[in-house]
Amino acid sequence: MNSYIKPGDNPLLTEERKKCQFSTDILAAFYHENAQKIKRRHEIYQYYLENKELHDPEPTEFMDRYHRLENAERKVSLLKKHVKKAGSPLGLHYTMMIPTILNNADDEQKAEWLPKAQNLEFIGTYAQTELGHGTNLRFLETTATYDPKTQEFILNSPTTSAAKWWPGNLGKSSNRIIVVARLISNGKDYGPHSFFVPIRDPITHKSLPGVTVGDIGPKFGIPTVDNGFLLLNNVRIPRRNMFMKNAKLNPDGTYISPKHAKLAYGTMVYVRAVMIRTMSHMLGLASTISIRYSAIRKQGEIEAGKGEVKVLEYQTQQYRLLPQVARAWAFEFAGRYTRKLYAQFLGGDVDVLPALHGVSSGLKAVVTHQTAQGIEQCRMACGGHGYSEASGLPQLFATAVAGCTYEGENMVMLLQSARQLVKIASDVRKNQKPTKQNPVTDYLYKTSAATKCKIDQTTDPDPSSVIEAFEHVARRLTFAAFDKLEQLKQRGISAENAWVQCGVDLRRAATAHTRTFIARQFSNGILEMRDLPVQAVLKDLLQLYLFYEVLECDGDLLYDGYVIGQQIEYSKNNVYEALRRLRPNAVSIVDSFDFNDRELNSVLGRRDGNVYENMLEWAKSSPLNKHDVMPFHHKYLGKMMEDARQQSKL
Ligand SMILES: CCCCCCCCCCCC(=O)SCCNC(=O)CCNC(=O)[C@H](O)C(C)(C)COP(=O)(O)OP(=O)(O)OC[C@H]1O[C@@H](n2cnc3c(N)ncnc32)[C@H](O)[C@@H]1OP(=O)(O)O
Ligand SMILES: Cc1cc2nc3c(=O)[nH]c(=O)nc-3n(C[C@H](O)[C@H](O)[C@H](O)COP(=O)(O)OP(=O)(O)OC[C@H]3O[C@@H](n4cnc5c(N)ncnc54)[C@H](O)[C@@H]3O)c2cc1C
Repeated sequence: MNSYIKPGDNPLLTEERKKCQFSTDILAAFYHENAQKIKRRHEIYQYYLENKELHDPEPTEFMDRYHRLENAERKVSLLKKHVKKAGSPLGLHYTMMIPTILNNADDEQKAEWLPKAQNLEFIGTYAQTELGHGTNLRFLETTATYDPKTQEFILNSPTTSAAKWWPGNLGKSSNRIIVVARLISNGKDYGPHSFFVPIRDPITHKSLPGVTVGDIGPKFGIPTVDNGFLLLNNVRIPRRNMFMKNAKLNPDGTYISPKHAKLAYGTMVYVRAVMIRTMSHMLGLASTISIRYSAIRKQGEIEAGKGEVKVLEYQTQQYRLLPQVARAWAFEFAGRYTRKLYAQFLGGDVDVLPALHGVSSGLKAVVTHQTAQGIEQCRMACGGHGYSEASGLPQLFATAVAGCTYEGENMVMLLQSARQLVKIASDVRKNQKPTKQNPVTDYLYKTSAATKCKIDQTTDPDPSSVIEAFEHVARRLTFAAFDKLEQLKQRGISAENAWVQCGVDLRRAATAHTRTFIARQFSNGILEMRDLPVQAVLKDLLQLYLFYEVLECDGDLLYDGYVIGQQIEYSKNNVYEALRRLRPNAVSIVDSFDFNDRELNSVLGRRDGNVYENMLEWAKSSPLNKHDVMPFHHKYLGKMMEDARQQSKL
């Protein structure tokens, strides 16, 4: 029932696929939400295969940044002709420019800007972070001073540290951007607001008067994105270029406050809510690459004389890789929840914003961190070839790990999530009931139902016993942090300083709370699956996820005796049992992520498993190998060795 088998595939991979005990098509449709999306994915891939102009002229790993950016822009300009969604030089256009217009533009502005943005008549980005400030938005320095005489804003970067710094596609691609600047009107500073600012001529693409813009240089990864810098010197824009759906400014300069103080932060909440799926996909890509490769890589005999085995036979290899598959599924289910909540907010339910901010902050931090860790684990589990750019894993890691920083640095986001927990703890301590139902936090109002955990020795462990254990830990850590805050304040320490002195405890509580949320979403998410063989695979993945997480937080569980050592032993056995049950289907489970060879961009993870011959082809295509002897060899090493030989004759 594995539809990924094709003639000419590596027989070691085919034998894996022949063991498949479920429908990969059904599991793939469940992961991507429906069969129609799978069909569309295959159409796009087929179209890509048929249109050679969409292919890279050579492996991009061998290109310098200049040619990588040029190649990316070339493909994007072609993609516009072919498919709606485009690639990296438009990344920020789709993930932030358009959502900001949807989120912050009033109807008239939407009518003017949205069609042009969707039709790619301009390219935009979201320029908020400055050289001197990224987290602390209240201290952003760029100013937008209103001139009622001309009904214009004058934008300025008052200092060097006010330079916008990092926005993706700002350096060379974008020409109409969102600038987040302090709104100053009639001498009053209203703090950061969003403005629609042309920075390059629409025809010549030259930077406009008063605009200094460029690329910030090479980064840890993501070489095809021109993250840029921007300095503004008395750049004038019409009053109506301030996004006015939420806050407004009248022609005479009077300010009208938004319904909710944080509506201006909506785009960031949007990206945090939707990037969870992107992270799930990245972890799915890495586990596809590493599990396919582990199924064809033979190394070492288990029993002497019986021949080398696939490294996937080692329990340690399964323990390194299969939990990443389980987490990719867990993050997909968690991301569905935050996307649904965001849709509710975008539909006009502003009241949902605090809950959405609370859950998306913690989720973004935990998911990006575990995704990056997981990709690195997959890379390391592929030995030397995992370290080669041919594997696709180094670039995948470098791209994913940026998610720990952008859209709100992870530590800061966990502390934002902790704000919500502390407020609830305060309510509980005052015996106040929740003002409105929130399935994510309601458990905090309950005392731990059982004083003892229900994890026991069984072949069919009950997920609720683990979720209750996670709730117990999150509650304990939340109230411990809250009580410590209160004690510090009672000793006369300010609330702000108490908060800083409890930072690590607060971060731990937020992490435990987020773990509980993800586990619950995963457990609920698989209930929709009606096909029994697929349901069995999902139950094994859930079991692996839950008990792997138990082992990750065993100290917190044992801390107050809620769990005893024997139950940790049961949990280990549940992990090993899940690995054993998942092993025969491992390749088919990652096949069901349905990532094609273009998305995988990996010699190790190719669908056909023909790694070695393609590894050699890949290496031979390196520009270095156009020369048998490098042109500079005799100038340096050759001369050095010749001199040494002459020297030794003396
Ligand atoms: C497809 C993708 C692929 C992925 C592709 C993506 C490509 C890359 C995109 C990267 C783009 C970027 O990085 S764009 C730049 C991203 N930058 C950031 O995310 C900046 C992070 N910093 C912030 O968001 C803010 O400074 C905070 C939240 C840390 C602090 O804000 P603040 O205004 O000082 O608020 P603070 O005092 O902490 O809290 C006051 C009250 O406001 C609430 N509050 C704070 N923020 C929010 C919020 N957003 N929504 C609701 N409520 C909020 C708090 O809960 C609190 O409520 P109460 O407790 O009082 O009730
Ligand atoms: C690849 C990439 C793409 C990006 N794209 C964009 C973009 O398109 N648009 C845009 O506007 N920005 C973008 N950014 C910028 C990004 O949003 C910021 O880097 C991020 O918000 C963190 O801000 P910062 O870098 O100034 O770090 P800082 O805010 O200086 O934080 C540095 C460190 O200090 C600590 N810290 C800071 N504040 C606190 C606190 N309150 N409590 C505890 N610890 C704290 C944290 O450990 C943090 O890591 C991008 C960044 C990257 C790496």
